[in-house]
Amino acid sequence: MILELDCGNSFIKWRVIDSAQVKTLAGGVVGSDEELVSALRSVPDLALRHCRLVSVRSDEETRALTRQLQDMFGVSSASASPVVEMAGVRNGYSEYQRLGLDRWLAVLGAYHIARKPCLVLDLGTAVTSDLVTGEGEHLGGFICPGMPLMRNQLRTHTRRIRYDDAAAEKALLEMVPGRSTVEAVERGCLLMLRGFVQAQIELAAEHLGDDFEVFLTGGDALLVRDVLPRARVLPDLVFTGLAIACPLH
Ligand SMILES: Nc1ncnc2c1ncn2[C@@H]1O[C@H](COP(=O)(O)OP(=O)(O)O)[C@@H](O)[C@H]1O
Ligand SMILES: CC(C)(COP(=O)(O)O)[C@@H](O)C(=O)NCCC(=O)O
Ligand SMILES: [K+]
Repeated sequence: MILELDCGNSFIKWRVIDSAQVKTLAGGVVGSDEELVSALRSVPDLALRHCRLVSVRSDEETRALTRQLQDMFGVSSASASPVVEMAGVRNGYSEYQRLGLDRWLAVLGAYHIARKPCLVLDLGTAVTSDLVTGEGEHLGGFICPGMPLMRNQLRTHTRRIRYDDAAAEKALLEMVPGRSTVEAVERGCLLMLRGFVQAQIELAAEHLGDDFEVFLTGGDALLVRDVLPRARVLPDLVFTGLAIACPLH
């Protein structure tokens, strides 16, 4: 069995796949290393042979996690690392090491699937957009705050915007003008997100021509799905790239 991890700024996405790399045996989303360990402990007949991961956390945090996995499950971890070029894709950053590794893997995964120009949108703590040409040239992209950051900025930098997560979820069931603070903020932030992704479609057409694929991933992907009917929603896109960046021999 192989353990795969995508360590984002807010959550760790994990899954266990069989050694032939065909079936997903278990998986989930957890908020901390401790939660990951207990989720793994509850997987029946767990027998990990390998672990591969991508992390946008500090090296220290990532090391603490891999050490724990070694101690608890006897498995060593391979981490995706930055490269200039891989699997027909060329990193577009002037300092390639600075490109977020989750972005890089999502781009690798998307280009591997599409083999044509791609726009890759990842909606997590931050929202990222990356463009790749049909020749595998990564053109760079854009970063803006995601839903969690936008709402928390408003909640922490104003005196009178206060509400809980349950109210937030309910507020997004409709998009008419808000008649309460929670409705006004949640719907306002969602409109910003939708506007951003729609602008990316226009930008991608300018840089890539009209025939490009749109890939949508990240925990908040579903929030913008209805304004991007042509997008392929692939929650495991980063894992697709991880398999390319960290092959098991
Ligand atoms: N099952 C889920 N568990 C946790 N967060 C989720 C889930 N589904 C949607 N979300 C939302 O996804 C966002 C986090 O996305 P994610 O891609 O995990 O971020 P990051 O990679 O930055 O940690 C949050 O706004 C959260 O509310
Ligand atoms: C942009 C990100 C913060 C996104 O992280 P996430 O929302 O997935 O947690 C991450 O990819 C990152 O730290 N990137 C480094 C900066 C860059 O890509 O330019
Ligand atoms: K992201």
